[in-house]
Amino acid sequence: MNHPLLEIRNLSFTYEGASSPVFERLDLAVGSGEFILIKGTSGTGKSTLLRLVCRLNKPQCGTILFRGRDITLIPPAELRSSISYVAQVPQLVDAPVEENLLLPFAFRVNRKKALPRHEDLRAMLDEFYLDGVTLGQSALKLSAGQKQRLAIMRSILQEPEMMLLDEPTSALDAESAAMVFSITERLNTSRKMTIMTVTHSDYRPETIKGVMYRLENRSLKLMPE
Ligand SMILES: Nc1ncnc2c1ncn2[C@@H]1O[C@H](COP(=O)(O)OP(=O)(O)OP(=O)(O)O)[C@@H](O)[C@H]1O
Repeated sequence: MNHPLLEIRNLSFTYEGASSPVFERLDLAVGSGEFILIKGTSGTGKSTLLRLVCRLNKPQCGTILFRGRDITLIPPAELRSSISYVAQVPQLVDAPVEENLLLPFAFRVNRKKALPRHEDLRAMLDEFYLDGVTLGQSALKLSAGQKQRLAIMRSILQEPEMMLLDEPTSALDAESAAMVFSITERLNTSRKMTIMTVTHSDYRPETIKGVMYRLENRSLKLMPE
């Protein structure tokens, strides 16, 4: 039987001490290669949903399956190398761009992966609209938009099966936001990357057919095309 890549069934979640749940009986199925866009106003639970998918929070009720396996049975390091989470604020260290890009290769789960070559990284910088950036310059001195694109590039280098993007453009101006969305659309088409992005912006994919949901009343509703 063919499983969706990610399946959320009957999910309910309440933060400890909170008076009302963030989610009640939420369902979602994401097929391999899909581009899922989840919109919702502030506080509806967009970040919480992504955190549950990568096991940073634990639901009180319901199941999340990745490739048909309950994620609670997948070791966290393995899960996070398959599902890459790009935070709203890129987590970069005070070091050159190249060191930031190669940082995850020091993690045990990635030890067997071949280190990308210098020239491949250079070529990838161009692909991520970072052509003016050198591998040797300080990552912390990049602009907010450049940092976000670098964080997405670092994720891609790990070759995850799925990417979760948490409001990737919220801190960016319109031009930088357009670059990030163009990159994510290209990753979906050329690398067949499954992408789930949450946003409160009015972005609609231009070059691909995305599946759009609205997060409201503690659950997801499919939006008309
Ligand atoms: N650690 C926490 N403990 C308790 N409540 C929390 C915690 N984190 C978030 N919440 C609450 O859960 C709800 C959902 O928060 P979440 O950050 O997932 O929303 P969001 O849709 O991502 O919001 P935004 O668009 O403002 O980033 C909010 O009411 C928030 O106050």
